[in-house]
Amino acid sequence: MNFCRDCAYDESMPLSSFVPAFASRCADDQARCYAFVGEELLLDDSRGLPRAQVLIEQLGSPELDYLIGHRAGEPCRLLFWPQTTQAPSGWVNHNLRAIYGHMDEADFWIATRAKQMATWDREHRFCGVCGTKTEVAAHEPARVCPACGYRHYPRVSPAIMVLIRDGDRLLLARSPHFKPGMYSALAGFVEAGESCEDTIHREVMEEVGLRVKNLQWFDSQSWPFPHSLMLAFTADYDGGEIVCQPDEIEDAQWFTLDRLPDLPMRASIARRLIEATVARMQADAAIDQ
Ligand SMILES: NC(=O)c1ccc[n+]([C@@H]2O[C@H](COP(=O)([O-])OP(=O)(O)OC[C@H]3O[C@@H](n4cnc5c(N)ncnc54)[C@H](O)[C@@H]3O)[C@@H](O)[C@H]2O)c1
Ligand SMILES: [Mg+2]
Ligand SMILES: [Zn+2]
Repeated sequence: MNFCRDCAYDESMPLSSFVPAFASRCADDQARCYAFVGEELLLDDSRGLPRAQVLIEQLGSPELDYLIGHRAGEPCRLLFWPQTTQAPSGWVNHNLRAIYGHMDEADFWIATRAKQMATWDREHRFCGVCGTKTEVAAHEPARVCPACGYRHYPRVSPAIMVLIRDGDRLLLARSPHFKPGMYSALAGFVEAGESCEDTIHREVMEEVGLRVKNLQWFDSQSWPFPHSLMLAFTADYDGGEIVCQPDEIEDAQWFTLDRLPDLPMRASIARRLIEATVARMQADAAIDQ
């Protein structure tokens, strides 16, 4: 069993080998175990995956025990205990954002799926239509209402992210929730009835008072805090003066490449978007010289 032990990425089982699946019971002790106590992921001392049976002997029956997919054919199992459960000995609780880069990267992203599945299960215990207690479907991630038949699937909230360029400068902003000194690209949830492009134009105007053009797709990323799907773009400045949205945007500035502020964590698509755009702008500047 290739359990990650030294936090190296297990190349024999790349993230691309993960296939999502669902079964309402797993109970396979040989499965790869993604175990949460409340919001925190349990790993062993070398930040490898725990053994399900040992955890269950220590913590008792889990509140959730689902098959959530297969990594290179190996079953992946979600185990969940509520926050009130005492921390088991021999394991370490990890905040998911903080553990990125310190555990096998494929296991990190599978753990983010597990976290979202746990959120879905715990937030759909009662039917949103008629209030009846729901039941888990056997072979698809749905909590089904026995009274009205409504099927509650895991919620995914699409959110745009946009990095605005203007010649040799980038617009970066900070929310009051960011750690001091850190700036990032603008982001915002897609509202009902909007296309991604509509959201970009609206969010940029709302958050910093600017207009943009030439929107270009960059990449996407699942972001389990709690269930965002990040859709990242670049855009060109098309007019307006910076006016920060009170309460949402603490500061926004144009930054030249030689004067970039602290950037978001490595796991975030915001960091990849900024670094890829900076690299492209530096390459363009080199050609122009
Ligand atoms: N992965 C990354 O690099 C990265 C970087 C920045 C933001 N994000 C994520 O993008 C998401 C959106 O960013 P934001 O906070 O700037 O959003 P935003 O600018 O739309 O403002 C957040 C507000 O949207 C409302 N809201 C909360 N959840 C919502 C939902 N599911 N649908 C619609 N509205 C909702 C709330 O009023 C909240 O105060 C957040 O989840 C954030 O964590 C990810
Ligand atoms: Mg925002
Ligand atoms: Zn119902």
